[in-house]
Amino acid sequence: MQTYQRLRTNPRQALRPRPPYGSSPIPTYKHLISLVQEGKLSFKNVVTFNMDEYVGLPRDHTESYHTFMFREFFSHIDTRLAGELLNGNAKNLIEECNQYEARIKAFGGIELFLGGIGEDGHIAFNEPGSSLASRTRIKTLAYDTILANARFFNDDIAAVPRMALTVGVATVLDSREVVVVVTGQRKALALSKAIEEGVNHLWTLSALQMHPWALIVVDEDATAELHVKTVKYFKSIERVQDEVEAMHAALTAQGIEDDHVGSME
Ligand SMILES: N[C@@H]1[C@@H](O)[C@H](O)[C@@H](COP(=O)(O)O)O[C@@H]1O
Repeated sequence: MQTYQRLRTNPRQALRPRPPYGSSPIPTYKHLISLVQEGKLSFKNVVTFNMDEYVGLPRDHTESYHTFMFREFFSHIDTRLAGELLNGNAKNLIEECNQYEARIKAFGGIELFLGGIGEDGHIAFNEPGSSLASRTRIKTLAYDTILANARFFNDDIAAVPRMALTVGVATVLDSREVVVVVTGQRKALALSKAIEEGVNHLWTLSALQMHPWALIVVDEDATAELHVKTVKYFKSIERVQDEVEAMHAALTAQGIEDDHVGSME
């Protein structure tokens, strides 16, 4: 697992109320959208699978993941293939989850999962205590998650869905690459539990320690609970990596093949 620092450029952003459903990747979506608009990137041959969806929330509800994805991403890119989203209103929710796993398999598996985490360290909606071997399934939300999300339902706790469909921890681990964005002090404890302690089902992000190609992107605030030596260690790795890349670029510019550098990751 690698961890990188990304300093927040606009501190006021953190003060704005954020939707409860994965707003962490929004800056990444914006960047991808501008690349599409500049003609440098295309999603014509890309199939996307969302990680989770509330159970029982109408698909066109302002807080559903369907609405969010269309508003923030799908409506701005040149997607030709429909994005796959879990249907939290399916008659048979278990069947819906099983079919989702089957559809992922039919497409040859997930290439890249991009997501955020909850304050309790959950990845997708794999709340504390989720099995690390879990697959797409129905999940009861932790009360803390329900409370945290109430502000998006007019502070009406009763209106917040109690359950969600979510890909499992093992579904995430099966992905060829995983990128998780962790920002803000609210997520600092979860980050420290996930990277400074062992793999633990109480902080499901920690399962990424088992993944061969996982990247956690963090801002300065999210490092608040880390040991100084942990932060220094990861910053030093970044520095060394930059040096290696500069060396590689210099050799390539001289027309020298550099298999050794090229093969290290
Ligand atoms: N189920 C979602 C997660 O997939 C998401 O990672 C998390 C963080 O959301 P945000 O990035 O808006 O803080 O919110 C919800 O709990």
